[in-house]
Amino acid sequence: DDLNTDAQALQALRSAVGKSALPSWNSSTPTCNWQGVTCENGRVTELRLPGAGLMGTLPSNVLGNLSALRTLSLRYNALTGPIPDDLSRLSELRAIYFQHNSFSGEVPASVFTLKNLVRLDLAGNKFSGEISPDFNKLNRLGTLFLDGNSFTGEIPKLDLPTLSQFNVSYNKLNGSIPKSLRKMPKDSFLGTGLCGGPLGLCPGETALTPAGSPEGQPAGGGAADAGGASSTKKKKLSGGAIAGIAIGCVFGVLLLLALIFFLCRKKSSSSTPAAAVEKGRDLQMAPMDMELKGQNGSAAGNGAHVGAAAAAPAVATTAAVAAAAAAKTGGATGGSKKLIFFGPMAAAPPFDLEDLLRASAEVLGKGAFGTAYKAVMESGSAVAVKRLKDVDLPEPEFRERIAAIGAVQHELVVPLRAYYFSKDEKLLVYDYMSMGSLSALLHGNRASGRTPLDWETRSAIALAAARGVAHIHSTGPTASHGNIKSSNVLLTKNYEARVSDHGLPTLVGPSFSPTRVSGYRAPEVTDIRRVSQKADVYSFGVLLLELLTGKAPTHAVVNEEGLDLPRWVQSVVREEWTAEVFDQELLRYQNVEEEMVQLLQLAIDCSAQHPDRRPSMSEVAARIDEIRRSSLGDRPATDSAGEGEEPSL
Ligand SMILES: Nc1ncnc2c1ncn2[C@@H]1O[C@H](COP(=O)(O)OP(=O)(O)OP(=O)(O)O)[C@@H](O)[C@H]1O
Repeated sequence: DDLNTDAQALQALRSAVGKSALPSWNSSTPTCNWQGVTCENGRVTELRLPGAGLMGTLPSNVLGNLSALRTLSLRYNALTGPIPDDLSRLSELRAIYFQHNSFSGEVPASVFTLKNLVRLDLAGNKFSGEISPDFNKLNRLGTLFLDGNSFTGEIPKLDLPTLSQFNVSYNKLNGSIPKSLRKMPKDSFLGTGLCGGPLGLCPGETALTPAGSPEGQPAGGGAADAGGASSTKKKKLSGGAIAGIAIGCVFGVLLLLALIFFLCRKKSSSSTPAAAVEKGRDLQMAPMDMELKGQNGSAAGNGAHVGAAAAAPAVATTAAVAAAAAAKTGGATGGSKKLIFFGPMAAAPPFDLEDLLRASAEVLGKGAFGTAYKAVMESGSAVAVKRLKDVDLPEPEFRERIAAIGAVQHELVVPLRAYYFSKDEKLLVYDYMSMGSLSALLHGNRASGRTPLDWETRSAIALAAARGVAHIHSTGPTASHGNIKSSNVLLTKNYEARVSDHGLPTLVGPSFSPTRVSGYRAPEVTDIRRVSQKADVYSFGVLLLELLTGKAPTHAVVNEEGLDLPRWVQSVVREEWTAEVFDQELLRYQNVEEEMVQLLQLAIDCSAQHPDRRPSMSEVAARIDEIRRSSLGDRPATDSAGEGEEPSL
């Protein structure tokens, strides 16, 4: 088989169903340039003729000759008659899109031999007969759309491990939905005589199914929502349950307060402000492993140890961070012992280094540029303190660059409130963001049944983050964030996004070596200190893909081929599998698919390999805004997070 065979098959197809339709299919044009034809390694691998005006019956022994074909899309034409048997010869075929034609007859056995098939869309035709149990042979199948045909009888027991999209609505089916399919949403079975699962109980079925059965119905009503996946409604709790939860919460908070009170009293007796400063003078600090030593050299207080291992937050008895830093200031540099404030706080600093000294510190996490702590001051206000490592810039240069970072004051950027500089310690003080990072919300704790962010919240986060980054870019032609990723998008208590940590790559010196490979880094960036606006756009594109797919780009292997997130998404979209890339959690929301597809396209544009082909950040923000506006009208009001109301998580 070669390209010649392919060309002959295509010509035969044209004379059978597309005579007047495919003018570019002539011998003076190279086959691979024909409309709808894609080649790879000298063979036709894709044939896509959606809405091309094809008419008539597919000829036998024609398509079967396109033996390298992977995608066959003939959707939205006027094709009639059966699917030809020789399709079985297309062993590479992964996707068939025959939806919205007038194909008829049974699904031929030849289809069930296509072992590589992942997508099969036969919706909106005139197929008849029973749904064959032989669909089980297609064990890579992810999408099976049979809706809008004339299939009859019961659905056989289908057990396809990767099936995520399934629709048999509007067929003449009856009987009980098999167990393996009951997790599918109600929309998959509308307009049929089926029962069970998301459609409610079958006659004779009782509400109480055996414990642990996957399709278990909620006891006492609500059966129609049992599948849950298609429902946008929030489940109502009974008054009693709400009261119970409220009492529980109040009790929990009281207990916590009592504990804090007790601890504070203990602490203040051993650590007065003066004592803390005094203690601070004698503090020793190992470079990576902050350990506070008392005057006699033993571990101070309760063994205040804020280790490098950031996983479990540790609370220090005094502000380990600031105290340790203060201890150093008397030394070699003779620099000022002051926190330098930015923005509106510069005129009237709300706290000073001593306040930080008295604060209690807790490790938030460890990043490439250092470790972040939460410090709660005696006034009760909390700040995030970042202790930078690997900074070997000379002082004037450091101060100049940090002043540029501090000058960015914008409502969508987490403000850098202050910094502290000494030879051995560089501390950055930010507002503390109570809801943590987008990364934690998106990926943390999924297995425990928590519902991650809903679509409206995600798209609002995308817009705010885009605007925040666009603002940073607007401050100068080379101004860039340099480290856009989901752990640097932080959230307020109303789930509003703020961009954080901008400009940090400009602060580190040549000795800096990133410890982790980042899935966000643009391909042209070899030295992370040399950041650019277009590289930011790439990283932002990856962030958008993360919001859409729910997949963390830093988990290197996104699929079995080990592609990075942008390449994986592109490969999936190229195969017309678009719906497959989306986070399964998002498929429950109605009327958002169009918005998701548009945002996906934008994300793909942003993550283009070549920097010149990426849009600017202000363009990105404008496009997200437009996409959101155009789809806002389609959405039921309950879907959007109203003012002050917390979206369902
Ligand atoms: N201002 C803040 N308020 C609340 N949490 C924060 C704040 N700043 C950082 N964090 C959280 O602390 C953790 C560590 O942050 P850090 O910025 O040090 O590392 P990172 O974002 O994982 O990596 P990188 O150093 O590359 O930015 C992250 O989970 C981050 O979301």
